[in-house]
Amino acid sequence: MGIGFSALCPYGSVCFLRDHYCSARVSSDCCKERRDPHMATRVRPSSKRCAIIGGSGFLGRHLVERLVDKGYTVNVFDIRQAYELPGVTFHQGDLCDRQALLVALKEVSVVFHCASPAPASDDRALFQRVNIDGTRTVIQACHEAGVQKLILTSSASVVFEGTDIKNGREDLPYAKKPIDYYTETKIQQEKLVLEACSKDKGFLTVAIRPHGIFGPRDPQLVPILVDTARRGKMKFIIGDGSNLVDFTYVENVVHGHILAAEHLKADSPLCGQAYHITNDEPVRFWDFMSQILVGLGYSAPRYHLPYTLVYGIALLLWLIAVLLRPLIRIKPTFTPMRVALAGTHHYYSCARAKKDMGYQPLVPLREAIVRTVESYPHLRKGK
Ligand SMILES: NC(=O)C1=CN([C@@H]2O[C@H](COP(=O)(O)OP(=O)(O)OC[C@H]3O[C@@H](n4cnc5c(N)ncnc54)[C@H](O)[C@@H]3O)[C@@H](O)[C@H]2O)C=CC1
Ligand SMILES: CC(C)CCC[C@@H](C)[C@H]1CC[C@H]2C3=C(CC[C@]12C)[C@@]1(C)CCC(=O)C[C@@H]1CC3
Repeated sequence: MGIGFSALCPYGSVCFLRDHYCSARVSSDCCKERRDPHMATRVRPSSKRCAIIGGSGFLGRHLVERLVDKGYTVNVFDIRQAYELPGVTFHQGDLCDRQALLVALKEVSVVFHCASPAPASDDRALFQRVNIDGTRTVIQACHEAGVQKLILTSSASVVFEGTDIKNGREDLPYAKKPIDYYTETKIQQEKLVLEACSKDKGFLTVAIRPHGIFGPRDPQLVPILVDTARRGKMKFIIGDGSNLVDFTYVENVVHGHILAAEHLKADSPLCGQAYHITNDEPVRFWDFMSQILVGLGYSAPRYHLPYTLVYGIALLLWLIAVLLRPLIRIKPTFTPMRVALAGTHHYYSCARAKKDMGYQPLVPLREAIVRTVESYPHLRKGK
């Protein structure tokens, strides 16, 4: 299938950025480029730019690399510049700053918004400012800059309240009691973006809800796991160890985002909707952790502890940390959120993404784990 082109466009192989122009007017610049017989097969539609807000981050950078591979010119907007890449222009700034954003969104038709404070932060004001106020600013800047499509990286956690979710679909209600500030503000953020979808204004939005992203350069999952193991705290399995969870390889998440951008059109079911993107292979949480740990030379956890006991302790430690905050900053490893994630079922159906955008995971879980383990030689035991 040509990516993102309607059947009218005969050159529909690469560009998704101005798809409806192409379908209507084959003489558009993007199609002219494609008709030139002297052009290389991998066309760089230089006048077509997309922007990735949060493009210096783990997911953002993988997304940028894939888009560049596909021949796109990419603007990255982030509070930090983490790397350099040909074909990528960096704009350093805070997404709450509309003027700074406008510069990065100039002549851009598709925006991917995958910036967020780290979920482990307990800074409520920061989450409110970036995820809620900042996302309002992103939407406003998109309108002003004439952006046509906004793809938000939301999270499957927006429906998670700390109790089992088995094969959860997108129609589950948002969590009434979100488990932390991160989740609370991701819910508000998703609502803002989906409500902004307007066919009349020519501004289309969609939200991708990945779950448990992992892969090379992830700053969270593997590094936190290894750090916990190195401190001798990864000996215990929370609960009976049978809880199934989604862990999603980063390349599959990127694939879901790009498919969403391609399929988001005024007449498509994607407009204003949320989509789970997973590996579609729920795995026992503790088997997954053990495979990563053993792959890196550490022992797998063996002893079982009752879930309610560990959750209670985590809650107590969190309370103590909050009370002592004016005097000392403590960051417990086993936060209530992590314990809930480690001891319950939370896996999601991606049937809607399969149906509406032809999503299928590209990298199976087993292969994804091997690639991930190989990408962290510096975290191997003894290094
Ligand atoms: N890592 C995971 O397992 C999951 C992540 N997500 C979502 O995916 C998105 C990307 O997450 P990751 O790549 O893991 O995080 P990350 O922390 O690696 O990347 C986030 C990026 O956003 C940037 N950023 C933060 N505040 C900013 C601001 N005010 N202005 C401009 N840039 C700012 C950071 O500098 C960073 O480069 C986030 O929206 C997150 O909520 C959703 C589900 C699971
Ligand atoms: C100390 C151990 C009990 C757990 C170590 C691994 C954890 C750091 C990760 C296991 C599940 C992960 C996860 C997220 C972050 C890292 C884990 C807690 C998210 C909270 C990241 C942001 C989201 O949107 C949802 C993720 C769910 C799974």
